[in-house]
Amino acid sequence: MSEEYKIKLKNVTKEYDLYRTKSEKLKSFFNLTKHDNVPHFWSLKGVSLTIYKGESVGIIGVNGSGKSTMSNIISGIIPQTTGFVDVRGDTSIVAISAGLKRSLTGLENIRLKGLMQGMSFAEIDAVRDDIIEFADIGDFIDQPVKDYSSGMRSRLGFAIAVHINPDILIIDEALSVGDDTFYQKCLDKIEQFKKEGKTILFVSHSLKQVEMLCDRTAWIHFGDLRMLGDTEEVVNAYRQFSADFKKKSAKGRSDYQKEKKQLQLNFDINAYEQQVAKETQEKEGIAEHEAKKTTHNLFYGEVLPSKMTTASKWLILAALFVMLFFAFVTVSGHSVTKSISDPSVLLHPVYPKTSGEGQIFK
Ligand SMILES: Nc1ncnc2c1ncn2[C@@H]1O[C@H](COP(=O)(O)OP(=O)(O)OP(=O)(O)O)[C@@H](O)[C@H]1O
Repeated sequence: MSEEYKIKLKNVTKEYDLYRTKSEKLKSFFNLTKHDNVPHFWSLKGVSLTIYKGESVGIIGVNGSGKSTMSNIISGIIPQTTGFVDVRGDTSIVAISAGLKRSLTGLENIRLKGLMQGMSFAEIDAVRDDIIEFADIGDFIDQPVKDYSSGMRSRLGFAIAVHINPDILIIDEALSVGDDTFYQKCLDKIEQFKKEGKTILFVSHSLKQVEMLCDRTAWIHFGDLRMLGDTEEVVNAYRQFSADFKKKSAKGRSDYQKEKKQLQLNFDINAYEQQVAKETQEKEGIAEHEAKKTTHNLFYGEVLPSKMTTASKWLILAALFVMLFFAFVTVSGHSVTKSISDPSVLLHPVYPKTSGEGQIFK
């Protein structure tokens, strides 16, 4: 196995603001409401891992633990809130929920995905028939994807993803849909990918599939990376956890989940940053201020601000004002020059008014 890494995550977090109303969301976007008024949920609480070229790595964990959040960050579908993400190569994700545009036909989706992957029309045409054959959806290829069954969608999604030649293939629960023949075809394709030295990320609840396909496995647990190592070791530990969890009473299970979710709600990003800075200082033997600076860069260096800056807020307000002004000018019937020199004319339109019965008053 090569030591060249394909994916590196360092202290990656993902925060979701749990807005209660649409207006709360809008206000927050314009920074008009205090961020602290909205509950936050930390789907990832600082995940670090490195995945090397040619590895196939399983991602396991209970429902809602953050597996899809992580695979979506790696594939670039969503941004991280803080932390360092480096993905070297083209990724292609197959997920039940992601990828295909429902209003487009199967063929149009093939073209769209190919173009998004940077392929030329000739390259797309060269793999088009293979995709259609692999997906085995016959004449449906010219129908809009919204008319497909979930199995057909999943087959087409998988077929496209494996034929557009990605360096990194991310499969998120996509093998759970489909019949045995298709499942076997997918396994063969994944094996072929492995032989070609491609990197595979395999998110699954099927521990058997993970054992069969993955060299290493990451166990994500309520937003944390609980374990990363040889598949056998990690899967066994996870099986033990599941067995112990099942032995708990219904109340015991519910209390455990509530406690873990509460930790995700209470997660303090500033305290986490301080903790990482302290660890960096101790590990690298550097001055405190230097460790703080390095950590701050690591956390926020490549993250785009999620809220608007003051300058962009003013810019949007100015644009709105200009649009409103021109709307008034158009409705009033006055010239732009006259409206600028004497804006009060906007209150006296030159157009004839009509009464409710459609009668025109001069
Ligand atoms: N857009 C969102 N807004 C708010 N919370 C979200 C959002 N997307 C995901 N979450 C929450 O983040 C947590 C992790 O979700 P994620 O889908 O990553 O989990 P998962 O491990 O893939 O789960 P599953 O095995 O059920 O697919 C969940 O608690 C989920 O409710």
